Amino acid sequence: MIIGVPTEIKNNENRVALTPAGVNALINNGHTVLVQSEAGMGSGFTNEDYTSAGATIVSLAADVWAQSEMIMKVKEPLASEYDYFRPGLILFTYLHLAAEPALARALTEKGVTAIAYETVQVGRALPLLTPMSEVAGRMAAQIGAQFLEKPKGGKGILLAGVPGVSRGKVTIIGGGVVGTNAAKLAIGLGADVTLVDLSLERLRQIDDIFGNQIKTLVSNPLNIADAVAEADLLICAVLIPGAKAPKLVTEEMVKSMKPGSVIVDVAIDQGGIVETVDHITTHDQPTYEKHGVVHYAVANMPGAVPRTSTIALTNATVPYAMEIANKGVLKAIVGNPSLRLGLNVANGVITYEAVARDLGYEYVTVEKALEKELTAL
Ligand SMILES: NC(=O)C1=CN([C@@H]2O[C@H](COP(=O)(O)OP(=O)(O)OC[C@H]3O[C@@H](n4cnc5c(N)ncnc54)[C@H](O)[C@@H]3O)[C@@H](O)[C@H]2O)C=CC1
Ligand SMILES: CC(=O)C(=O)O
Repeated sequence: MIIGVPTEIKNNENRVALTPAGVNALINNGHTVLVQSEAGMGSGFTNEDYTSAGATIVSLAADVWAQSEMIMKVKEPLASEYDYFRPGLILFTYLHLAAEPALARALTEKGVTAIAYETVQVGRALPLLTPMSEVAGRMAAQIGAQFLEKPKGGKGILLAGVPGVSRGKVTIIGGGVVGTNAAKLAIGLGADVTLVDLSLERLRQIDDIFGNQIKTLVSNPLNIADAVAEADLLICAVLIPGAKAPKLVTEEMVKSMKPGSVIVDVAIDQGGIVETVDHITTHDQPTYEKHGVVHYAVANMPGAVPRTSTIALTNATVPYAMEIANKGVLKAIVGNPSLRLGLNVANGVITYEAVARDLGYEYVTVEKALEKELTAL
């Protein structure tokens, strides 16, 4: 298979979809890999690193897209990339379609076969989301700590406090991968941490991991209101796989926070869980202020630590890319239920139920969407 890796074009997105080691693994299995010139630079990989691994360097994004059977990316394609879509093209990347209606329309209209990293699922785990959630969770605590500093717009507190001065309060809503990693860092920074989750089973695990270094609360509107009101730093990390994020933090709750408090809505890539987070921010302009509270809503947080993130992401994606390339996309999807759950768009229809529901499309099962091709297999 011919696999293409274009340069990422989202604001300050310095990750790349394959490392030279990933390229080399695919080449050794008989595939061809086209890498756009300098696509790896932001992650510290030169064109020479890629050519040594066996890749072909291609100057223009348009040529990478046109000459490849499968495009591997990190972030969802932006509007300027929609013209590259064509029937039968395989797209393997983060998509977050529930929050990207225009992209969903372009993919369906152009007949792209789109597999979303974030909905590939093994049991209850999301193996291609996990590494970036680990990064974003750890970043959320350190970013929140920075924006609490006065020159950055915050109330001017040190999360750790000092002897004689109380520690800062961090509330984390959602105790999955992002939430747990945010808790690790926040506890490490010396904060007073409360974690809210809907799942009692998850709260028990959190309690086992952190013991009395953390307070756990079950998720309901009253507990959320109390935990938000007392937070210096609120980290939002809820996910219902594939679906638009539920608005759990109301505008009234935000108004109850003290001026200079900070919200980091990590779940912004699925639309965010805070009512006052009304737009995605960028690494260039990461925050805005509303009701005196600093709002941070960057949808590609790991893009700011691209070396770590690219290696962590490709450690997880390459085995799946290899399966698609070796078997062809149909056989790979049929043979691997985890990968099948990653399929969001095929033959002009939406094949992931939560995405279809949230965008108002008819949900079509993978079997039905690919009926003709599967019969011919
Ligand atoms: N902004 C960025 O750059 C990045 C954003 N993310 C996003 O962060 C979000 C969280 O991801 P993960 O931690 O990997 O998901 P996860 O599936 O590991 O954890 C989600 C948690 O939310 C909990 N939850 C569900 N409904 C809830 C409710 N009503 N109240 C409280 N908790 C509830 C679940 O029980 C689960 O523990 C996702 O939207 C993900 O896409 C991930 C990486 C980077
Ligand atoms: C998960 C995601 O959207 C990111 O890492 O940018």
